[in-house]
Amino acid sequence: MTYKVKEIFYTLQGEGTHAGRPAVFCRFASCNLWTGREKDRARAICQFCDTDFVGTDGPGGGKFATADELADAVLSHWVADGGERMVVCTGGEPLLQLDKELVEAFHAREFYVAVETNGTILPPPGVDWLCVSPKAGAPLAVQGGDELKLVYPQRDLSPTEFESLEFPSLKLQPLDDDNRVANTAAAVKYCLDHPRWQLSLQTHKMLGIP
Ligand SMILES: C[S@@+](CC[C@H](N)C(=O)[O-])C[C@H]1O[C@@H](n2cnc3c(N)ncnc32)[C@H](O)[C@@H]1O
Ligand SMILES: Nc1nc2[nH]cc(C(=O)O)c2c(=O)[nH]1
Ligand code: SF4
Ligand SMILES: [Mg+2]
Repeated sequence: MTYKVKEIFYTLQGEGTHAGRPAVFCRFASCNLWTGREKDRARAICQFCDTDFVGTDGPGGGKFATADELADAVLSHWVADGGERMVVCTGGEPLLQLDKELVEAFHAREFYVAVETNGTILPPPGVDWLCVSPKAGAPLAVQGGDELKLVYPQRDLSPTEFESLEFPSLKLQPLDDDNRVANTAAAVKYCLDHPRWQLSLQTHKMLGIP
């Protein structure tokens, strides 16, 4: 299996439960809910994406012929001493490509393997942290995980419908668009009114880091 990766970079996890934790991000190319091209955005299932995941031309990106090759490339970005290594597999949609072999290759290099997914594809075994971010109009295949991180608000998607699924942590992440300030206020109010939900902010954007 050849893995197509847009970029690999070392930064702080900006979102969710692990916010603030150093991690290598492995951003896989391609998504099943949008082509990634602006001309297709208005017709896409997921229309609010904030990410360029097209191609393999980003820093550290490329085509990797084997799981070992990609895991070695990710390891080469872990430049620090001490602490548990973490890799965040994202994209694009990482579960189009992340397989058991690659999870095992990360584990062999002592990485804690976290995944950011839209929840439409089942994960391979062995993932250590599964963060599911459902999208309106996309059938949810993954009914449980470590964290459900709902971008809010989304038309036709109420947080209530996810409360019966198997997620110990429920997060609302304000939609970053032209209404970011109002969306953030609405997410704060929703959490205050429904305390099972907690706020997730995209702290890397505030910090100006990748
Ligand atoms: C770029 S996605 C890649 C992973 C996967 N395809 C997914 O959607 O979960 C990474 C995270 O950013 C979130 N996200 C994308 N665009 C956003 C936006 N405009 N505002 C807030 N969060 C956004 C997604 O919901 C997801 O939690
Ligand atoms: N710092 C940082 N944290 C993140 N958490 C999830 C991200 C993503 O794009 O999946 C992301 C990202 O792009 N940067
Ligand atoms: S599912 Fe994720 S990667 Fe795909 S378009 Fe939506 S936010 Fe972007
Ligand atoms: Mg991002």
